[in-house]
Amino acid sequence: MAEPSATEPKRPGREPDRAERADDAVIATRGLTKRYRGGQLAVDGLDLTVPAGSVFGFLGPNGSGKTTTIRMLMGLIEPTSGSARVLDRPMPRASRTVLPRVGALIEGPALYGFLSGRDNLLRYDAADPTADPRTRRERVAAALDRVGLAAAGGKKAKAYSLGMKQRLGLAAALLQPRRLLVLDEPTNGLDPQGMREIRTLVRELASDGTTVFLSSHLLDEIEQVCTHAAVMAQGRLITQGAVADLAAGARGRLVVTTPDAGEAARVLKEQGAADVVVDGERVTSEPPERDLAEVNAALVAARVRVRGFVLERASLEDAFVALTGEGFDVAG
Ligand SMILES: Nc1ncnc2c1ncn2[C@@H]1O[C@H](COP(=O)(O)OP(=O)(O)OP(=O)(O)O)[C@@H](O)[C@H]1O
Repeated sequence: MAEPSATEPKRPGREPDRAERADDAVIATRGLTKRYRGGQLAVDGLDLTVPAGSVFGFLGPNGSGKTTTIRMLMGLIEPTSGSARVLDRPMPRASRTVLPRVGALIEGPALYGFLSGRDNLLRYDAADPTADPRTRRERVAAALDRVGLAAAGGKKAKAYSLGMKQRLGLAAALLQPRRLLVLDEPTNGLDPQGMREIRTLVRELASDGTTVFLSSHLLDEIEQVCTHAAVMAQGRLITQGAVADLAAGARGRLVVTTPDAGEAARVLKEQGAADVVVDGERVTSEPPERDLAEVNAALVAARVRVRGFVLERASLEDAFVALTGEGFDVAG
């Protein structure tokens, strides 16, 4: 990955090759900090690295600094200190060259309700000075098709559901081929069906090689769609990396299923298991340090009828709790 450097020579001809290399970062920040005028420290010394080709989840409770970070990345506000590079160019300085290659959906799409979905996109495309008017209709049709709105393209946008509006916003971001998509809370306010649709779409886009950076306050959403994640709390980065590695850093739970739950709980405690919780026929605990085969043998020796004995994989939530000592409080 290239180090941020104000003196790096401009190499416009070489740049696409460099950034397309899988080991290159598409977004890299160093000490990125934003203090608002009122004194609120919204983002505090952020070092973020988003690998090319990843679906990168930017996770944090409300108010943790996600939107402020995204606004700095997109050159909408100036950082107080630190630096941000997007597609290997400094932001906000290189906004004019970077932003045409980035599709963004920030704070909900701006739509004209009285226009059809198709006409909204035609208007949006017409506002892009780099967009060729001769191929406008085809581009709009392809984008509508991409987000599953081909049939509803003639309907007025005000008649769209929230999920359809989000998809139309995504279609607008997809009118041009993009190297990077930045989506701020793309499923916020959607019902479960709408959420599923957006997640499926994000997966499809990522499978075409587009790097997707999406913010969310939903842990399970990040686990379902993201390959990588960064976790924010109170303006600071708590951790970042591949989702599988983040979760692997935390220990999972031992789950014993048995009709003899009380006896199983007693044996597990005796075997050194901490935080033993009985819920019907399900007994869970932190796994004891010893060999789990011995724990299982001890249960059987105590005549506990074991139906299931599994070590459940740690979730991102377990990792968050392990790192912060707190639950993941979305109301924060
Ligand atoms: N324009 C502003 N002026 C002053 N403070 C602000 C401004 N925008 C955000 N903040 C504050 O900065 C902190 C981070 O807010 P930010 O919106 O970046 O968080 P977030 O993680 O995106 O949360 P949400 O999901 O609620 O938008 C919050 O304490 C917020 O109140």
